[in-house]
Order: sequence, then C-alpha cells, then structure tokens
Amino acid sequence: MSYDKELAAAKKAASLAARLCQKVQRAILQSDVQSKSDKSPVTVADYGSQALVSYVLQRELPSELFSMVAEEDSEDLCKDSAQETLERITKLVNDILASDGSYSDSTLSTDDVVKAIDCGKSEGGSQGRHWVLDPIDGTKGFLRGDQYAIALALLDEGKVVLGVLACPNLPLTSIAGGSQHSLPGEVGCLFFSVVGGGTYMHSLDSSSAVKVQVSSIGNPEEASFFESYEAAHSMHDLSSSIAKKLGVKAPPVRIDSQAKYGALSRGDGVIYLRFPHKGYREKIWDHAAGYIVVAEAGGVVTDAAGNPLDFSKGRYLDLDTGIIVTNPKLMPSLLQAVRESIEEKVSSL
Ligand SMILES: Nc1ncnc2c1ncn2[C@@H]1O[C@H](COP(=O)(O)O)[C@@H](OP(=O)(O)O)[C@H]1O
Ligand SMILES: [Mg+2]
Ligand SMILES: [Mg+2]
Ligand SMILES: [Mg+2]
Repeated sequence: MSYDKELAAAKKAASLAARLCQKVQRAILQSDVQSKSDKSPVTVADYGSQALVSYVLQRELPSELFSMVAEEDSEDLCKDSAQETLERITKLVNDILASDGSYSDSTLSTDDVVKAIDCGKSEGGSQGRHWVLDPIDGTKGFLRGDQYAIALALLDEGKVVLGVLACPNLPLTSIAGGSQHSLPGEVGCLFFSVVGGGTYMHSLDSSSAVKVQVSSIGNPEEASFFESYEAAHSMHDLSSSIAKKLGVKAPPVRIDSQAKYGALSRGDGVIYLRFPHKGYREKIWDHAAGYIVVAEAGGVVTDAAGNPLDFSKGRYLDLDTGIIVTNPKLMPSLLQAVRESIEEKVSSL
C-alpha cells in the first residue's frame, strides 16, 4: 500500500504548523496562556496548529473520509471570554496560509477554525483510517522556549503506518551530552516515516532528506538516555535506578516532547525511559508519530513489560507501567533492569 499522497499532505501540514508555532513562540505573551480544566497550559499556538493541520489535510486529501484523533477541542475557545483569543488564532492561521500562498481562494472565519479544531474528536480505533495529532507536544517546553514537536501520524486498521515529527527547536546536529541549545539558524528538524520505508530527516527550511538510523551501541556503559524534562511526567528516580543497574555512565538528557523519539531515531542517544506516576493514562497522540519514527529507524518501542504498544484501542494507550525505547541489542538487558528496578521499588513501599 502506498501512502505517498498522505505523506506529502502530512509533511505540508506539519511544516505549516511548525511555522505558526515558531511565530507564536517568538512573540509569546503571558496572555496567550490559557488554563485547561486539567490545568495544563494551552496556548493560541496549540489551537492554531491543530486548526491548520486539520484544514490542510482536508484540503490536500479531498477524496478521503476524514477522521482525526487530536488533543485539543474548542470548548474553552467558544466561551464568550475567549472571543478575542479565537480571533487571534484565526488571524494566525490565515496569515500562515497566506504566507505559503496555498488556498488563496479562501480565508477562514472563526467558525471555520472552530470546526477544523473539532474535527479532532474522533475516537480512533481498529478500523479504517484515522489521523492522530498532537498540535504541540511539550507545551511546557514550548512556553519555556525549549523543545516541542508537532506530531502527526496515520493509523490504518489500528496500525501506525505513517508519522511526521516537526521539531522546530531541535538542532540539526546531535544533542548527545545534552547540548539542546545551539546557535540560531542551526535548529529545526522534520522527521518522517512510512511503514516499511525507513525514517528520514531534513531541516524545516529545506527538503533534502537524509536517512537516519538508531545507534547500534550494544555496551550500556557507552549508552546515554533521554527522559522528560518535567519530573511530573516521569519518575526520574526509577529511570536513574534502571540506568545504574544497566551500567549507564552518562547523566540523563532531559528534554521535552517527542523530540526525544526524533533524537533517538538518529542515534543522539540510545534509550528513552518514561514512567508516569500512578493513575496517569498515556494518550495515543503523545507517542504515535514518535513510535514509527523510531521503529522505522531500527529501534524498538514497548511498554515496561516488553509488549508492543497498541494504538487501536481508542484515544488512550492501554498500559499502566511505562514506555521504554532502545535498539534491539540493548532491549533484553534493559527489560531485565526495568523488571528488577520496578520490583525493588514496589517492595520498598
Ligand atoms: N502527569 C503526567 N504524566 C505523564 N505524562 C503527562 C502528565 N501530564 C501531562 N503529560 C503528557 O506529557 C506530554 C509531554 O511529554 P514530555 O514530558 O515528554 O515532554 C504532554 O503532552 P502536551 O505537552 O502535548 O500536553 C502530556 O500529554
Ligand atoms: Mg497538553
Ligand atoms: Mg503531548
Ligand atoms: Mg499537546
């Protein structure tokens, strides 16, 4: 099965969304930050990115049934108090489309923007095709001026078949050792994969792509690992116990968002550990694009027990332990270390 058309549409949508996010991040104002009911920050850029991706996919693929599972919805945006914000988002989306020259026949109204955002309410599942979108993954990183990603994937009959990860602040060269901040002009990566076709990366400013591969390191002493910047998102004490058990020497590289999957896919580090606190349920948009980018670059992504991730169950991933990512050589010893560290943690409680 070819996904050429879908890939071209997804790359266009994610690149335009990245442009919108860069514009907002440069000009970020405190008043751009809203508080969602779960208290996580959501900015005009999250909404703008979701509206833009939804609109572009539908314009580029007019003959396909459109279903999308996406993080944001318009509920808060439709309150009277948010009218000004909605107008700002609409202007942003129109400005980006105008700067690209696409669809010059149409300008979006605030209603069109709300509709585009709310196309993301699909439940996904094991049948048919569903786009999966995190319009800004790593909103906290985005607000800090650090890493974030626009993460877009396509599910076909419950399997991830395509992924695009735009990482506007990720340096084009390796961030091994934690050098995520580099000179302006050297940042902005787009990773993309189609099932069976490998993973490629190019600069957000160009389209000449290179094939990427995960690191082939087999000695844990030479390995380095990624984890969330936010301690609330992953138990840093557990990952540090696992790393110690494995014999990893380097300190963790803590960065936000699925930029971790992108960096791992090109060998900047070889392990990514994610252990949410009890009760947290992982959503598919936080992993779908990252998963295929790593898998097609030769990496392995499983839950903490070594089972493959199942993206066919709806908006959530059905797992409660955690997610681990590495290359095939290190996976057996990593799984062993994970099992032992979890047992020790449980028995110490
Ligand atoms: N308590 C929690 N535990 C685990 N993940 C959480 C969390 N609270 C929020 N997240 C998720 O972690 C994502 C960011 O991951 P990371 O820590 O790798 O940067 C967030 O994505 P958004 O920023 O899209 O909301 C959010 O979905
Ligand atoms: Mg969020
Ligand atoms: Mg996210
Ligand atoms: Mg998000």
